[in-house]
Amino acid sequence: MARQPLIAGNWKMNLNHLEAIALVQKVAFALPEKYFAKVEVAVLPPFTDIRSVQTLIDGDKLLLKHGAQDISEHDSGAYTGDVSGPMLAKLGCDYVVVGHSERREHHAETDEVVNRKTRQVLKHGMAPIVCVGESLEVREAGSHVAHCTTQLIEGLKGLKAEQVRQVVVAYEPVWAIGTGKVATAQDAQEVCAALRAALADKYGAEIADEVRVLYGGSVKSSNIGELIGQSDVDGALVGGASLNGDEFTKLSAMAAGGPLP
Ligand SMILES: O=C[C@H](O)COP(=O)(O)O
Repeated sequence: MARQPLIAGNWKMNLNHLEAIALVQKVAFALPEKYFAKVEVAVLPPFTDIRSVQTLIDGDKLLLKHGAQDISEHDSGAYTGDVSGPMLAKLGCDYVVVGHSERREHHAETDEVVNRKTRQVLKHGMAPIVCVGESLEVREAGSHVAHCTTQLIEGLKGLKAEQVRQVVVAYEPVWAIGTGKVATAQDAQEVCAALRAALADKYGAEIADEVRVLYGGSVKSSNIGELIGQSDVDGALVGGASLNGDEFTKLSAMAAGGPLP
């Protein structure tokens, strides 16, 4: 079955809610509607921007999707600073990123935490974007495929096959994030194909065929075409390039198969 490509812009800790409104308006205005039939485009702003983005998308019936960059493991309670699944679902979030390497590194998130957060996202009717990826050290040791497939299988532990259909996987080699060093399209394909094979092994080929596997790490309008041309790469999780309206629009158009008119 054909998988619809997804371009998801992870803004990380950038842009306040006013800047968020300006960026969403710019992308929505510049990207003609017909492209949305070929590619799904999502923005993943910081928590403080989500209400503004939701209001804009709903009010103007924009075709963009939106989501969050993290979620609490708990539904409610004494967890100062956390944001829960019910809160994100109420904000109309379609997607929630879990297990980004920056959270694994700066917030000591283990595969067990990633697994609990993935379950929370699904429990509240949203789709998790589960991130995996190896450090330069692991890649140089040649164990990147085993490292990434283990992270994925651990992150999905205990899910029913039907739930796995909703999951989006993002392969982000840590050495390629924000460094300008993009993995080659072949590097991306190698790991994305291995992740799909691991899903097929565990949940069956039909499910693995449906799951979208994204690549992330220094993706731009100039390299998305080659990356998305790989048979197991179904889009991108975009950091830096998603903060520039013109560039993100161009990149999304390229993912839809052609440059902007
Ligand atoms: O979530 C996005 C990734 O970390 C990639 O970031 P980047 O495009 O700035 O390299």
